Amino acid sequence: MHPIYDELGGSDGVRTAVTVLYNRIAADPELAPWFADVDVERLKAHQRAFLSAAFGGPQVFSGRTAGEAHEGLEITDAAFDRVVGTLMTTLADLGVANEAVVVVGARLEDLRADIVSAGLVSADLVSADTSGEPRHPLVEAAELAGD
Ligand code: HEM
Repeated sequence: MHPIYDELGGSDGVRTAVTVLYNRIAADPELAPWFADVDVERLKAHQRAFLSAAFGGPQVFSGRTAGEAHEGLEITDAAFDRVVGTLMTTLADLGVANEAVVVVGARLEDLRADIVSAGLVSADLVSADTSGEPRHPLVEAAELAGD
């Protein structure tokens, strides 16, 4: 049994934590829009994947990578911070030890680059650049100055 499952009181405790977490997300005007039109089955899939990643369980992305699952959702760094922060606060409120809460935050942090859309935007910019060699801004400035 995973220590966090024990601290939350087993499967009933985890169920309570999930309910509290998604009630808080739904009540948060900065997060609710992302989840508003998601159907129940997909929301459950999200809960399983999110908690499995948080608690160090197996990857349960239903045939899709984390990046593919969030493609086009335009998830911002701020939204990512809020979802992870809401989970951490929920776990702390339900009595999970601080060290374990910090571990959860760090595990989810590893997925940020795949989930936040800024990663896709910068990849687009790189592939759209056909000018060849990347140029350091200082090199460019020196050329303009006539060096
Ligand atoms: C940090 C770890 C996260 C994990 C491991 C995760 C995992 C997943 C997975 C596996 C799916 C696909 C579900 C399916 O099979 O249909 C999914 C979809 C989705 N995720 Fe996440 N997610 C994370 C963070 C976030 C965040 C921060 C947001 C929003 C702020 C978010 C919003 C959504 C939405 C709206 C969907 C789409 C549901 C649909 O297909 O309609 N996720 N996520």
